[in-house]
Amino acid sequence: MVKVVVSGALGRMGTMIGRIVDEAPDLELVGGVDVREGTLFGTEVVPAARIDAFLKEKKPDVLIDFTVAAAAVENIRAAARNNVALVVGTTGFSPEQRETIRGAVEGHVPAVISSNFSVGVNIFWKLVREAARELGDYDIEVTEAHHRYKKDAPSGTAKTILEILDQELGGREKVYGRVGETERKGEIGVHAIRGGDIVGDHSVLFAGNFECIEISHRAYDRAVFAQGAVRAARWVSGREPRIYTMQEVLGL
Ligand SMILES: NC(=O)c1ccc[n+]([C@@H]2O[C@H](COP(=O)([O-])OP(=O)(O)OC[C@H]3O[C@@H](n4cnc5c(N)ncnc54)[C@H](O)[C@@H]3O)[C@@H](O)[C@H]2O)c1
Ligand SMILES: O=C(O)C1=N[C@H](C(=O)O)CCC1
Repeated sequence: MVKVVVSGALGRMGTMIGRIVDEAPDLELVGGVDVREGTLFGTEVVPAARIDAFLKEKKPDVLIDFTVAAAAVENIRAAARNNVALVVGTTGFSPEQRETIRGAVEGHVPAVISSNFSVGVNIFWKLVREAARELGDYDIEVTEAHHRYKKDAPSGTAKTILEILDQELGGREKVYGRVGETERKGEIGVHAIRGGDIVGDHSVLFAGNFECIEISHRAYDRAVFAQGAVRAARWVSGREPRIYTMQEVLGL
């Protein structure tokens, strides 16, 4: 049995992950952490301030974190202090927060950290890399759309797309939205849309003369992220103490 604690337990993702873990015969849901009060499928949800004591008491194998960036950094540090493996889906980290996470995790605990746990997006990233290799002289525009409650922009998935494009094409200038007189040069345009209950859309447009290629992914249900995170939780326990990608989990 892999024992799991979920932080962000009462959120959109935390609740869905809690249900999947609760229903899995090979996993044991031992509780949750949140700043709000509640329970998670009959297990205790403790305030974030008590995370250290809770991890010591419950001794989970894995902490799955879907919270907000500042909170996730603290939860990751707590998990590392208590020798608990990690699955982190939270997005919106600053470069400094990423460094803090790296320092807390590397050499201490195994952690799968991904801006997107869906299988489809992990394949989509591979397709974007392949297209960038072949179409580097085309104009490139990255567009993402999410629900009205999303806190960070651009999305973590879009930032990962930009990292892939940087790796393949060098660090091109990014232009976040365009307004006024804007002559197009070699930049990459980045556009974020927020509205309604959009689960998560991403597309990369490669535009040339007389033709365009657009690579897109659309999530219809958060279950694709939640199932991927639980798959990573099963995989991560007992690995070497370093940061892993979801592509490593999937063997891509
Ligand atoms: N990687 C992926 O596949 C993926 C998929 C979906 C969402 N996300 C990311 O996951 C995060 C959460 O998304 P959501 O839609 O579930 O948000 P949400 O707002 O519904 O849930 C976040 C939860 O975290 C709680 N929280 C806040 N501070 C906390 C703390 N210190 N400790 C514990 N819990 C705390 C909130 O009370 C809330 O219940 C976001 O960063 C989002 O971008 C990633
Ligand atoms: O709903 C969200 O928030 C999502 N966040 C991730 C991101 O920022 O890329 C993944 C898609 C859903």
